[in-house]
Amino acid sequence: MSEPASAPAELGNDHGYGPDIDHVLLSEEQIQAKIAELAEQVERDYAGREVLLVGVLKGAVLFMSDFARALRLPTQMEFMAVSSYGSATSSSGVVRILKDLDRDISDRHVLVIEDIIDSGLTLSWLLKNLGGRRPASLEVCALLRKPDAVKVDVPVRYIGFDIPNEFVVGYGLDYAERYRDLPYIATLRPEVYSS
Ligand SMILES: O=P(O)(O)OC[C@H]1O[C@H](OP(=O)(O)OP(=O)(O)O)[C@H](O)[C@@H]1O
Ligand code: HPA
Ligand SMILES: [Mg+2]
Repeated sequence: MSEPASAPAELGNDHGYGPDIDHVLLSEEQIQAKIAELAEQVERDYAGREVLLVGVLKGAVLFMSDFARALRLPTQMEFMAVSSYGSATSSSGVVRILKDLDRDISDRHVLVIEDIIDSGLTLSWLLKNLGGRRPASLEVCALLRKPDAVKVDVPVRYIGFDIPNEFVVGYGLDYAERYRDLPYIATLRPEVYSS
């Protein structure tokens, strides 16, 4: 029997979820260091242009706010809410718009901010949808990608980490709406899914 896992103290605030956590895949420090790297790349590529960050709710909300603060560029923010997972651990493949953008994005330099590319179905659908609104440019910055889970190829300019094909939570990612508030990315103990 393995010991019940609780996040090591150096990983910071576990928000009381410690007993549910199996292992931490990416620490808060690793995530924040990667965000600084991504921000530098984006600053170089978009120098002199105003970027419109489009955050995909709800998963991207923590990444979006840390990334926007790290960028030394004038940015504007819009949000779109879509859902394809509900309370399941695999995509239904049916993407629904729960909240659309508030503004026209034609002639804007749009950078879509996503937490994760899993099957790729959400982003593939979203890029078609946003591309039809005639932005000046349209690129994606995603914190995580699961190369072994991708079902449709999505062109992604900026990627934080490629991760194994395991269901992960934290830093915006949920299981049945819980764990989004963790500052790191972790896997859950199997009992959590069966209870
Ligand atoms: O590549 P895919 O297989 O399509 O999965 C990725 C998408 O799924 C999750 O969103 P979800 O639909 O769970 O909504 P949420 O962001 O509100 O959790 C995640 O935030 C991505 O948007
Ligand atoms: O691994 C995941 N965790 C949480 N939400 C997700 N949505 C797609 N993949 C995932
Ligand atoms: Mg989700």
